[in-house]
Amino acid sequence: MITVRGLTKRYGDRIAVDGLTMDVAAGRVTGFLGPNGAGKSTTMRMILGLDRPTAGAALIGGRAYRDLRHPLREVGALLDARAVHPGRSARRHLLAMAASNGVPARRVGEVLAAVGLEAVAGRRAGTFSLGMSQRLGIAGALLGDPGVLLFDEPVNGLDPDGVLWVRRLMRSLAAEGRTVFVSSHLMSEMQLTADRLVVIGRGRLLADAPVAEVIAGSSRNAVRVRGPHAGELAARLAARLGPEGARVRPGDGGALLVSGVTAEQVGTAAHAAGLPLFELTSVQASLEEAYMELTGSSVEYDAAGPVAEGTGR
Ligand SMILES: Nc1ncnc2c1ncn2[C@@H]1O[C@H](COP(=O)(O)OP(=O)(O)OP(=O)(O)O)[C@@H](O)[C@H]1O
Repeated sequence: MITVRGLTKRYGDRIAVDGLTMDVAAGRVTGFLGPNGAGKSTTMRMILGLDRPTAGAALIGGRAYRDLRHPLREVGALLDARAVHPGRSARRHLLAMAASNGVPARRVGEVLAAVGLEAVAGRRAGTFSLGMSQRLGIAGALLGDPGVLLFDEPVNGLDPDGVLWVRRLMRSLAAEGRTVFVSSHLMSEMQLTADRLVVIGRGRLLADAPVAEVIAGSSRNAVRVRGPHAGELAARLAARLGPEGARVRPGDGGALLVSGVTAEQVGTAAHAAGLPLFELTSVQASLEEAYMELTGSSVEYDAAGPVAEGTGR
């Protein structure tokens, strides 16, 4: 369990994390989302005692990182996969980590096997591809068999096989009762991997809820309805369902997308108006759509639009 209370980090006059409060529970995968510069890495660094909070606290199992007796055996982390001595072999790197943390050397072989790096364990880490480095970083996180795991963008650079492997690994670690806290920019992947999401923007909490609840909050959830008299249907639906309850917008193929209501309400309204329907379908928003809405005003590094060809920019 990770407990964060009023966690704040300032860099000069810049506020990177702004009064963040959340609980990251054991036994599930919690996805940590937010635009570039939102404060995800800074939050993780503070949880891991690598950055000192300006205010507030981050606790692992009720204690600050610096008070953990055997940190690596209580919390494992992958923050920066490239932060490995390039001249050291993968095995030597892990042996050094194990030795300095009171972890038995036999664990090195176990974690190398678990991440699929046994065959290249003698190679210098500096020659590793990004995907191999990510696996080595994950091996390091697993080394002390900890109950709490933090992964900062673990699928970055992995091929589809690797992405699937990470997803299964995260799910199995959570199923074993561990706390798994993972940041990512890949919404489709998070939708498949996470049970719960914490979304931040400009250092502030925007959402902390189960994945399904975050998606349910999107205005992109809609009922797709199609009939021979689309214009009249739209007017009748708006009138009957009320301007507050329903929002009607055009969909493709002459259909209408009605949000804020159920398919049952739309069907009943169409029936009451005597209008035939050819289609009535519930359309669920994607996590990406829900996320875009949530973070819309929190995006710091927003492009103005596509760069036109031939403008020399
Ligand atoms: N050491 C530092 N000194 C000054 N500012 C910093 C430092 N570390 C982070 N920041 C700033 O704090 C803010 C949060 O950065 P952070 O790296 O935590 O965001 P993030 O959500 O992890 O972003 P990304 O998705 O791009 O990795 C950014 O504005 C960043 O520029």
